[in-house]
Amino acid sequence: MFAVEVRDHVMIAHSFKGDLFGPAQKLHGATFVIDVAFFRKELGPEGVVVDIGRAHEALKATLGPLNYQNLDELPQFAGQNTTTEFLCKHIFDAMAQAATSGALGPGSEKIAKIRVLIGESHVARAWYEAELAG
Ligand SMILES: Nc1nc2c(c(=O)[nH]1)N=C([C@H](O)[C@H](O)COP(=O)(O)OP(=O)(O)OP(=O)(O)O)CN2
Repeated sequence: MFAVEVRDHVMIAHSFKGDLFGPAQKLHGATFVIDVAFFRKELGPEGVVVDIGRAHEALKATLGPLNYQNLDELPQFAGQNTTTEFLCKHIFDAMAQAATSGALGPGSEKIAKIRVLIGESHVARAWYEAELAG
């Protein structure tokens, strides 16, 4: 399987509900480093999995509404613990939509799998990965 990966980062604040989280129940900030990998079984005629520039633009467009925000205040996340795992899936869904809509350019419909990995600190990271239908 071939893959290309693009990276960006986002600065956010949030708090969590639940005794599981200890001090993270209080409002705290984080700078997440996000890596999105696109997998494809065969290269396209241009010799690429997907255009890196378009992939990076799609990631930036997804992260833009989150950057410098308190995620607790965003209506789309109301009542949700915006854990690293949850945010992986949120970003995955946007990347999958970009792939299936053709926004990543020619051959984006051939992408077989996407993995979204978030480094939430120097000691922890989480990811979500899944195959795309079609
Ligand atoms: N599975 C997850 N666990 C935790 C997440 C997460 O996104 N997924 N996030 C946090 C906090 O946001 C923060 O990143 C770490 O907070 P901290 O209180 O330091 O968490 P620890 O579990 O490392 O430490 P404790 O003090 O023992 O709670 C927390 N967990």
